[in-house]
Amino acid sequence: MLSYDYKNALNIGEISFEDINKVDFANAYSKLMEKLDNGAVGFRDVIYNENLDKYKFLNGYKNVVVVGMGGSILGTMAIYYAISAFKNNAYFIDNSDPEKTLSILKKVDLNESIIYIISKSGNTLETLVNYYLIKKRIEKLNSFEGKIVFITNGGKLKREAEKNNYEILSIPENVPGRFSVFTAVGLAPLCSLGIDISKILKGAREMDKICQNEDILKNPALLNGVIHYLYDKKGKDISVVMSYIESLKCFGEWYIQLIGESLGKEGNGLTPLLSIGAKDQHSLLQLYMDGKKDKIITFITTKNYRLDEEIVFDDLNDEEISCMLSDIIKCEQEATEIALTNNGVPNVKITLDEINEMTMGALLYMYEMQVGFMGELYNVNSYNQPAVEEEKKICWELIKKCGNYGNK
Ligand SMILES: O=P(O)(O)OC[C@H]1O[C@](O)(CO)[C@@H](O)[C@@H]1O
Repeated sequence: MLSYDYKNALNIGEISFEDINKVDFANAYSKLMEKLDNGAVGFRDVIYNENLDKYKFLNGYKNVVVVGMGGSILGTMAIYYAISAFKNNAYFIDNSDPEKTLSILKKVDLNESIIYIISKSGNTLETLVNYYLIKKRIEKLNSFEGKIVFITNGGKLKREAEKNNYEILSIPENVPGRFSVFTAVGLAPLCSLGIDISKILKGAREMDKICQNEDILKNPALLNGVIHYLYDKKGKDISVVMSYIESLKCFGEWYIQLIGESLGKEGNGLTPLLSIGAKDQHSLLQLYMDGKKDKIITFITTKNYRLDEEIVFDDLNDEEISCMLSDIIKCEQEATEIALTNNGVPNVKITLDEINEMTMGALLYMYEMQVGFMGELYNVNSYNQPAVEEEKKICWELIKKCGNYGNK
């Protein structure tokens, strides 16, 4: 499914197995297991308990429009763009940028669409506004042949859904937004997009078995968590995900929210950064090689690209070379790995056997477990995000001042 290689995190000589064994990871392990076992946190239960039949009625629409922010959309985008090969017309409305939202609404026929309005709280400003933009367009239609599904647990959006008798799917309360891809939040739109959701959950379950292992050397989530924690303590607090699979770009955005919002608490937290290989060898690599030594790199690569072709070309000495195109990017990843290691930049590598539903399910679940473990290591609550509320309060006040308010 996927392999985890941590040798270069130790080879550069900054941390050792002794350092790893000095970390009380057994305590972090048991604390997380306790939370998962007693249901305080539910992201493990959902991969075993989701009844997938409830999503079957969501198929058959030409277009799939997904409206949501953060954890209510990033996991879906991560899996869709990794798997999809653009089988379906997918439209993701995940911002309040008028140019993006209106250009999508200009080109999508809502009558041929299933539209997901996704918000756990039901009160997220951008999702609310984007829903009203869609509502305005539907009200102008003679008849609406499409379908609207709300995935929400409350707030203004649930009231709207109830008032209009729209379909409502709920999210287990003990599953925080950024851990909710394996609930209706991800599974419903992915099902409509023709993605095999049963295989995603199968991959996650297989990874769960591996992440239950108390032997840290056999548990990639625990080991990767401890390695990043140790390097953070040594001032390497920027965690770069460098994916040599371009279709995992949205996975990188999902990773950034998961790490940033879960661990960025009480003055702690890694700064997550996304890089794409080989492109960033021609931009950020100079910084990684010779800039501040404050980073740890996670390479993501695959044994098998889904498209490939033989290439015959001349090298710089006019000598002919023939190889597969995938050999080029694999050599580039390996060369970057060797160069960074030679220059004392710690790195680890995750290799997907294939890029498919199972490996993506396993990859996202591994990181959910890793962040669960890391929250225990930092002794912070990985499952809330209180610091984001201040901006929301200020923003609503500003909106009331800039618009005509309360004229209903
Ligand atoms: O699903 P909701 O409640 O709309 O929240 C969307 C996102 O906004 C946040 O609450 C941050 O503002 C994230 O934690 C969450 O994933």
